[in-house]
Amino acid sequence: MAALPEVVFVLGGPGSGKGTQCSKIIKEFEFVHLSAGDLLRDEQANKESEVGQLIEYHIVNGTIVPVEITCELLHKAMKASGKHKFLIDGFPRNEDNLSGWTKNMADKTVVKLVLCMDCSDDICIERCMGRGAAGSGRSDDNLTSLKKRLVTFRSATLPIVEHYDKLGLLRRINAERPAEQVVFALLCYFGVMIVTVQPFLEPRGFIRALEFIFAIAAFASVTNFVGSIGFDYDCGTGKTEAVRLTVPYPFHLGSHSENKILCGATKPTKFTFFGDYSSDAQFFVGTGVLSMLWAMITVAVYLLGEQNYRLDKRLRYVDFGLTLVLATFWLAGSGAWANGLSGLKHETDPVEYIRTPQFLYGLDMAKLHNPRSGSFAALTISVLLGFLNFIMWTGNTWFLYKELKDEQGENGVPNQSVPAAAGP
Ligand SMILES: Nc1ncnc2c1ncn2[C@@H]1O[C@H](COP(=O)(O)OP(=O)(O)O)[C@@H](O)[C@H]1O
Ligand SMILES: Nc1ccn([C@@H]2O[C@H](COP(=O)(O)OP(=O)(O)O)[C@@H](O)[C@H]2O)c(=O)n1
Repeated sequence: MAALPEVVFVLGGPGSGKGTQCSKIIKEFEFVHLSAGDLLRDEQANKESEVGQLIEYHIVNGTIVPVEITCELLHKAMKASGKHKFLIDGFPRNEDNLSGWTKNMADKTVVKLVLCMDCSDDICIERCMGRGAAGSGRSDDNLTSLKKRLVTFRSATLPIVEHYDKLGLLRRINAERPAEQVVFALLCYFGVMIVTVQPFLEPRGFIRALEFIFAIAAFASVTNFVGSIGFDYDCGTGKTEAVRLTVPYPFHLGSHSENKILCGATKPTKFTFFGDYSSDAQFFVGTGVLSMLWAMITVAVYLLGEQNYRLDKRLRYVDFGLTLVLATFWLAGSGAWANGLSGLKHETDPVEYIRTPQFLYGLDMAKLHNPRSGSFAALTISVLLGFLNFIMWTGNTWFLYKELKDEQGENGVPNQSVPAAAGP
């Protein structure tokens, strides 16, 4: 299922710095800033608007405009932006705003965070008066309107702030500090917010995390393997000496030999094997390493850029394509390695070794007794892990394919009917 658009609400008293801080946040993070107050003022300034007068009435009196109007303006602006992440300032401001949003937008958006800018009345008044004096042109930046706006904030908006606090979504910011300090605190909240664990609660991310672990387990069990076999070597004087031969990765047995000085001889005796299983083993290990790298990259993308991933179809096609290729590699690699391992076991079977005609190894095989085989269990497990990886990568290919199919509208903002704006 495609991700819903994300919303961060910014609340706070008049002049607490909501607009100032939002304009700073959008410089650092990919959010669209929508100010409910600005949208209402633009609508009010539109001579053709049927609700202009009603908006003006509420703004001057510091009361709250009916949610049908505000919600429609917000929804239009979200759709028009073509974006997926919104910083909505000055909304929801009362019970009516909250229930209107819940009714129309709650199931089509995700509220990620609610920021509340804490600021005393005195500072709010001082700032708004300063804003008015600097020529804001706002009909409500005067003492009479301000006092009403503060009353509205306390009586209508604070219960909404508490509502989000109970939901665990609220983050309070001391907005009385200089703007640079306030923005620093806010950016920390945003930094934490963009790391999302949500994809790991869904099959795609969950399986990818497992794939990362199992890919490492599969190739490490091969690369770290050093097998061994052993015999007793008959010195011919009634004494025997134990011989241990190693079978190391990458199992290019033909080029691996061991020289042992036996029974006090002056010259070493050369022990060697035949056969080459390195291509099977290395193909398997290469598949494991590639899978680990791809899983690592995608886990980072899911954690830090999930929204971009969901919105950028190319990324998802690349993920789907590479996952499919790696699933195929796991099948081929595990099959080849299973076959290689059975050859390797046969070739390094100490019983077979001492039965081999003498001319092949240049050794007097009659002197070798008591063959002892080492354990190849780790390599058997690696084959099983390989097939397990094949199952996981194939399963994930299916989930990625389903996600591509289940995709929703272009910009991620749902097409929905919004209540008609109320008349004046
Ligand atoms: N931290 C701050 N310190 C001092 N002045 C500020 C601070 N934040 C905002 N201001 C000023 O206060 C006024 C109101 O800020 P604004 O962001 O428009 O508030 P709001 O959107 O909450 O009404 C503006 O003139 C702005 O420059
Ligand atoms: N959700 C909203 C937001 C603002 N408004 C109105 O717009 C006015 C200005 O809001 P604003 O967010 O721009 O300004 P501040 O009061 O936060 O400084 C408010 O006093 C309300 O009258 C509303 O009715 N509903």
